[in-house]
Amino acid sequence: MERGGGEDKRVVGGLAGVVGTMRASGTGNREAVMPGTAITVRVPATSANLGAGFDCLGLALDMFASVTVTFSEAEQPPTEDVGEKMVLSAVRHAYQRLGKPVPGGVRARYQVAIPLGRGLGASAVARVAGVLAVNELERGVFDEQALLDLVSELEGHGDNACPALFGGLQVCVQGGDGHYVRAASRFPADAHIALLIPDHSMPTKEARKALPESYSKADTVHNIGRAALFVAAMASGRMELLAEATDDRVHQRQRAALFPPLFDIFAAARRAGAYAAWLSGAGSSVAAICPEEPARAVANAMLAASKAAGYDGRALVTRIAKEGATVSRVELVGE
Ligand SMILES: Nc1ncnc2c1ncn2[C@@H]1O[C@H](COP(=O)(O)OP(=O)(O)O)[C@@H](O)[C@H]1O
Ligand SMILES: N[C@@H](CCOP(=O)(O)O)C(=O)O
Repeated sequence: MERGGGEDKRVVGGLAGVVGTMRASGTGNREAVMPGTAITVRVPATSANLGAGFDCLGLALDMFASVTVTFSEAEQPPTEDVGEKMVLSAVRHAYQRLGKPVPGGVRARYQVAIPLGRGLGASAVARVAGVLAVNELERGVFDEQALLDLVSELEGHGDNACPALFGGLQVCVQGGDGHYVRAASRFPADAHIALLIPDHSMPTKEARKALPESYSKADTVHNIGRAALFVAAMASGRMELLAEATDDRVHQRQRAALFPPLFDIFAAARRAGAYAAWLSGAGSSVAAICPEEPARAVANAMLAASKAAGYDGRALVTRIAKEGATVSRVELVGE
């Protein structure tokens, strides 16, 4: 996690949201900005699991959400917005950890959002935004370990939380003492990620219900080896190993019941030149890793296969983001 270097664009984007959120009423035509602190957090979307690495592998995508969290004295009305609610509950979780009361008025406004329930880590984005905003307001009270723990606890696993905070390709597991343990892996800088983002959502809660309580020894052994192979292949640039490395037995077959063309979409991606494809997080998006040259064709092929089965959506090409979340801060001075 880096602190923002004062990039104008990001700060201005944050401030625009703040002014929209924090206008005081009853001040005539020219509304005043409430005094307070506006913290803008820029967080990457993430793709988790990466085939066989269920709940432990994830990577940051070069697609960033931007959320401004404002803290003021004034009580704020309750929100019905799903994203804002998740940010605010992360703020409460962080203050609970500090043993301090939550400041009176907190709002969260998205300038750029990641679509919900598409397996792109939108819930991790919201939770990272809430936790980092508190950390900034409280002058860096949490270290990296505490930040990872706070976000992963809310998520229930660290595979989106970790790359959303720190960027890149990450392995993250919960240790026996409850703390999350992470290691970043190298990855080829020129790898491209083609994404199919279907119009339908697959809420993570529902997609986890599709999974069995236990697995056979054969399936467990199958996945352990492949999750390890994925990291070794990425670290050494041996992309030809990724097809085998993403062959999963723990969640994708089971989740295909919720998105039947899933394996046809994988096959279309491979035919178009992808090294490998996987269900992104709990779905519904599908990610394919490929060289730059066929990346657009891979994205189009996945969209065509999905549409052919009656599932519309959109396709795009992005890359793995090296950097994770960044923070900028503006003090709002009232009149
Ligand atoms: N289609 C939808 N409409 C409204 N809210 C949704 C939808 N899909 C998911 N959500 C909600 O959005 C939040 C984040 O979604 P989640 O399923 O955790 O997936 P992800 O993190 O992949 O976006 C959850 O609170 C979930 O209930
Ligand atoms: N390992 C989790 C990942 C969920 O990711 P999301 O982006 O769909 O929230 C799972 O597979 O359930």
